[in-house]
Amino acid sequence: ETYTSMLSIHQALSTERELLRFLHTYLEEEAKRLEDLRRFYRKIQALHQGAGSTVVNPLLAYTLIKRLQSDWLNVVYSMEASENAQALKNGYQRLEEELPIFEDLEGAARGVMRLQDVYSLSVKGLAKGKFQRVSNAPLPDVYNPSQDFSLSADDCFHIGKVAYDMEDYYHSILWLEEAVSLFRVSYGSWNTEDEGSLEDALDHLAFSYFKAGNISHALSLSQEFLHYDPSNKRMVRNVLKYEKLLLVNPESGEEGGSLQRPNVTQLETRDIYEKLCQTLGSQPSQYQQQHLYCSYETNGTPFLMLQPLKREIVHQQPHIALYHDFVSDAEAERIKELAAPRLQRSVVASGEKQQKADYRISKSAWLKDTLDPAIVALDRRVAALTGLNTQPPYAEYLQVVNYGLGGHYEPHFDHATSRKSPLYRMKSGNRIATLMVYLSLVEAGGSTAFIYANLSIPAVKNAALFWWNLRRNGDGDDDTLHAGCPVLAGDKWVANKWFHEHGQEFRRPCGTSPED
Ligand SMILES: O=C(O)CCC(=O)C(=O)O
Ligand SMILES: [Fe+2]
Repeated sequence: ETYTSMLSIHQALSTERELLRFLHTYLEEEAKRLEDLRRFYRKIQALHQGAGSTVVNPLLAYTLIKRLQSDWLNVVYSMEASENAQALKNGYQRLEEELPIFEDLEGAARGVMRLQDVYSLSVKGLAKGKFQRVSNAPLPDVYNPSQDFSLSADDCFHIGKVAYDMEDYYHSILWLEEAVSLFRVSYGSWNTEDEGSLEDALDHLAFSYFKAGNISHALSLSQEFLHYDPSNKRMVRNVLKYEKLLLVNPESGEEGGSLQRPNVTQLETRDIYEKLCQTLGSQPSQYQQQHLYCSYETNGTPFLMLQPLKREIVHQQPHIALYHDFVSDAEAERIKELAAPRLQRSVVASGEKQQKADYRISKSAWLKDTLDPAIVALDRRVAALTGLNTQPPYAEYLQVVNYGLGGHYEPHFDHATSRKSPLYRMKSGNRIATLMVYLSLVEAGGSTAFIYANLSIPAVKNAALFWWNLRRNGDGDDDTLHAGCPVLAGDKWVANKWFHEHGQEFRRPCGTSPED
């Protein structure tokens, strides 16, 4: 899977660089071949111009015969063109294993649509390479790429078609509209790399409008299609059908405009989740409140005397604290380096099983502390920070996560909400607390949103976020519902350390009050 982690996407970049090298060689060889053909052409043309209509010179006569018997045959049946093409194909085939598959393209297109939705971005803007908000008020762009880049008609067509194939006509209409208008501009000029055409885009867009109940749009697009391809019987039938429908119900024109976004998993919290993501983790106004403050902490352990923790309380009830500079740049790099070769598509608990899910798009790796001294050192600091037992089975191994294109983790609890959850397989109770370390700087998006606490924390590189998932009486704290917002731009890495209830009895004593 390419699209589920930025690391794989980086690897895809070097795959394409290799393809680019093959194409470069091909172009050079073909240029040489054509240059040689041009030389041959010019040579013969010069002879014909000099000779007039007779051949007096016996040498000319000889070479004419030789050319017609042999030279032209060699030119016309030259193998060079196909040899060059074959070399290009061989290069491609050697890389074929590494190339993304259709599911990757689908996942990538869905990632773009997710960014469009969560950050409320205009499709017109995206097609032009701009990250503009859909809004009446003039808002600054949520992200300014350093390099200008825009999408082609065919790029938009593919996104529209992914939506179309999922029967998601809300997105298919937006993206195919863009594809149609771009294809119209370039009509008549063909790009070798394109899969779609104006006709294809019109066809899919017309049908999307029909499914959305906007018959008059479906009709006019189908008529435009027939203008380009008048003999298409299916489209002729569609036009007749739409005309008939409009005759019966002339009103069925404008309903398509109010098409709703398709349902996502967490519809109840969607609005608040997206609002929190859209702040891009900017500091909320509550920071002026008295009970939110910064302090140096040693937790009474000599280990932290020389370098106290820099704690920022970002929320109370649930208690959420951000520890700045918890790891160094070098440590963060080392942890990512250790995780990189071990990354696999992240899973979520579903009933008694673990499985892939669209609502968590990332790859992750579990790192044992015996793997490397860096993990041992980190574990010691984690223990000093939390005062908790970090050893299995009282805590899980370190989970390192790398998000992908539009990678996210929709609102969820880290603790189990059902006795059947696979989290209980360690036989050490539920997940009592989470410590999450941000291992990278994220250009835009990717903040951590706490839905009910109504706050989102930006991915502050090298900082660690701590919160209790369970109340002192062992109940799950519903207020800890949280999410990793889609990564809008950049590469997001986090490391999770999850602590279980057992082994912490004297470190975090139980309580009976449901409030604690
Ligand atoms: O990436 C984030 O900001 C949140 C990740 C998270 O909640 C998780 O991995 O459980
Ligand atoms: Fe989580």
